Amino acid sequence: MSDTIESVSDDVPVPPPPPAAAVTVRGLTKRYGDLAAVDGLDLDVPRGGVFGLVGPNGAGKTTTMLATVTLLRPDEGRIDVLGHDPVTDPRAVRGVVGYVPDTFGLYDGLSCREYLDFFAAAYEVPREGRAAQVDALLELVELSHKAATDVAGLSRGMQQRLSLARGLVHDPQVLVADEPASGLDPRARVELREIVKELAVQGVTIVISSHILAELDELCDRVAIVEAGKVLAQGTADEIRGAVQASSTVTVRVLGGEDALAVAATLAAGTGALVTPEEGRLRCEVVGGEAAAAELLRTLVVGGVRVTDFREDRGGLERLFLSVTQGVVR
Ligand SMILES: Nc1ncnc2c1ncn2[C@@H]1O[C@H](COP(=O)(O)OP(=O)(O)OP(=O)(O)O)[C@@H](O)[C@H]1O
Repeated sequence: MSDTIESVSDDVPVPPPPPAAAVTVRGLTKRYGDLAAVDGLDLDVPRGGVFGLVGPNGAGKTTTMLATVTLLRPDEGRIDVLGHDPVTDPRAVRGVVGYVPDTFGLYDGLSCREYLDFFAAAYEVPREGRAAQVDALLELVELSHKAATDVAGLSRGMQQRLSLARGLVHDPQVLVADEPASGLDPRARVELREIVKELAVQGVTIVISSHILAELDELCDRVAIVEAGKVLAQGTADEIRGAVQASSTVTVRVLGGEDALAVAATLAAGTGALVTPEEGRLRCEVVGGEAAAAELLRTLVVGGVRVTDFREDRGGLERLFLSVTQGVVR
């Protein structure tokens, strides 16, 4: 029998395709008195990969996450999590979403294993599979050796990892983690990052927030920059950079000594770049993303300059963040 799609009989119900987006947020608004903590916020989190919510303190990241995971009712707007609405069908959303809050919340007298077992039971993980699930999670977050240790006796980094495991007890397809790296030392941060990457490889969609941009820079496939309850920009870092026309710095080295460098400087300035000659090289500030850098290189080569090194430093998320946000304090 052929297994092509045409062979499927009209009588056989075809399941609907899975939603392309993991989380879609439209016009989300949440007010506290006169303050709009979230103010008409839109988000598009595709399935798979790591999505970063980046913004300063008070930007509205936690409020957005709480509404997404059904723990806060929005005043306006709509959220869709894998086809489910957190307001009208919170149970369905909780079944597909795991949440890692920004505070741990101690449960004195429980060991790590008991702690995870408790949450697994709360999420109705069947009793027979629970022990294996808890062991697998302890292994994932590298806490197997602490399985019998009281959770109150864990270091902060270990608590954060246990918290991550708690968010995963029911094998969610989406994990929402609110500043999971806050307060961690550099080594613990790297360990956390490795776990998040591993989860992404396993197909979990991860939404992670931080105001420490360096934390998200190499981890996230896409980011949304949030300020004063609004999304200022979202997409891949490159897309945002292109949209805001952030400048980048290109360093150019050429063959032919100072004379050739002078020719290169003139040609580069002709493309609109801001050129600073340095010892044996040129620093060129270009505006217009990759296209502008490519145009600079083309102009140099067509102009007869023998380019030996052409290096673009686009800056990390930090620079991007500063170029997009206004520094609004509320
Ligand atoms: N329950 C509440 N009552 C009153 N105001 C609130 C409440 N929750 C949040 N806010 C306010 O809403 C705004 C957004 O807060 P939110 O916690 O969502 O920001 P955030 O981006 O997560 O900040 P942080 O990085 O500091 O955690 C802040 O000005 C905050 O003070």
